[in-house]
Amino acid sequence: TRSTRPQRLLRAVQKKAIKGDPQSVISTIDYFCRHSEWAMNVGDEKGVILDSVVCEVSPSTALELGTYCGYSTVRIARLLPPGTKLITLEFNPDYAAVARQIIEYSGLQDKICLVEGASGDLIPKMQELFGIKTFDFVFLDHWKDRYLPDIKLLEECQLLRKGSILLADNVICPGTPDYLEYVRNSPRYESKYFKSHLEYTKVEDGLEKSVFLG
Ligand SMILES: O=C(NCCCCc1cc2cnccc2s1)c1cc(-c2ccc(F)cc2)cc(O)c1O
Ligand SMILES: [Mg+2]
Repeated sequence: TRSTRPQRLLRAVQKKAIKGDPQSVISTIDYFCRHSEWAMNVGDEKGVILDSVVCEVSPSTALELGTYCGYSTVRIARLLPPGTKLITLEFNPDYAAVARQIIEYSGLQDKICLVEGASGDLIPKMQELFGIKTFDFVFLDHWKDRYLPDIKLLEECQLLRKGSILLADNVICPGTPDYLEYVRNSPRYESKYFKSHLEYTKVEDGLEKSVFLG
């Protein structure tokens, strides 16, 4: 049967990127998605905003919801100080299998823990599975209708602390209206919108950065 898009993206990385060099893995994926096949990575334009927030927070504990092929996983992990852990959740086993290989190719596997499953099932198990008390940083990039229920779940499970930073992709396209309304109007969050474009296109999209106030 025909290969899948993630498999073709992995093949491009294995062929063109330098093993152990996260930046070359990132650049190879961006080139492939611009010139061969579009794919739903956060991309280079929004990726620069993601980088700046990760550097500013310099998290000890980080959670990514939605791994896909591991592009943003590698982007985040390459900026984390030694000894920190990025936990990334992926629902689709085929995507997870490709992401594991891309993460390994980048050489960042020791900083990353990829878990397969649904966020609604896994978030309540974070303490028991990983001994995590709270997350300093959460990157939301999974089902757009799960952003709001999942931050409420993070609050209920006491996985956020005063100052925890949430960064959400695609708040305009495909859009997460209920999430935006909540974080922009809740007294428990201080929110800021970073205008950008849908990965590899001229369509408007952006990232919403929200600080949990406790
Ligand atoms: O759907 C998107 N991402 C989510 C797919 C991941 C599903 C998961 C659910 C789940 C549940 N629990 C744990 C882990 C996970 S992973 C997505 C889509 C577009 C897009 C697509 C077409 C288009 F025309 C315009 C934009 C752009 C983007 O940047 C995206 O991120
Ligand atoms: Mg996205």
